[in-house]
Amino acid sequence: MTVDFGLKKELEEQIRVFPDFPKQGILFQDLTPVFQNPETVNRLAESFISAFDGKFDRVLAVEARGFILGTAVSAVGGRPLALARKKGKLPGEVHRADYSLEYGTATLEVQQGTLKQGDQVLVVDDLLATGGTLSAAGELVVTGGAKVAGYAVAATIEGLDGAERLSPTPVFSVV
Ligand SMILES: O=P(O)(O)OC[C@H]1O[C@H](OP(=O)(O)OP(=O)(O)O)[C@H](O)[C@@H]1O
Ligand SMILES: Nc1ncnc2[nH]cnc12
Repeated sequence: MTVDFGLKKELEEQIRVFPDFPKQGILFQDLTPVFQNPETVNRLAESFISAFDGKFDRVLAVEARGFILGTAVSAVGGRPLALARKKGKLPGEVHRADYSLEYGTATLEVQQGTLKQGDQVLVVDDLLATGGTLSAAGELVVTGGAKVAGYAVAATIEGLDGAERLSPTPVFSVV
């Protein structure tokens, strides 16, 4: 899984850092400038697809910021999109996982029947911090009877051991 250093530099130039948001002590990485740049989003999608080339047949995007890159990966890569949504947003029967993230707690849900046995699922989000969110999303993939092919994010916050938490499943991060 090789990182495109041009893309890495592009992201580093675009991500804005806000101290003490949404809570005291959190250094918030704001990717909204990245999302305003269609070429960067397209290159990110292509880099995720090539990192997991031939290894996934479905995308699971995590609400909310993960929907943006997940949709791009699904559309560019021609793989169906499944949604992991925050509690209470999806109708019908759902699989549910509670988790903690860097600045709180939350619950993710996936509609039952969305993922099938034998599916190789690439879980996509914008950012990896503690890994609580992606770990819960991965749990929902397994509960749904499918397999996690890998996790793909634009950026990882160093020092929070998110990738270690998701190990041995591969994690691809550009920054
Ligand atoms: O690795 P972790 O410590 O779990 O943190 C990473 C998660 O935190 C953010 O989502 P947030 O829950 O703030 O939701 P949003 O996308 O709806 O803004 C981010 O988009 C990741 O999903
Ligand atoms: N520091 C951070 N910046 C942006 N999103 C986050 N999600 C969890 N931690 C975060």
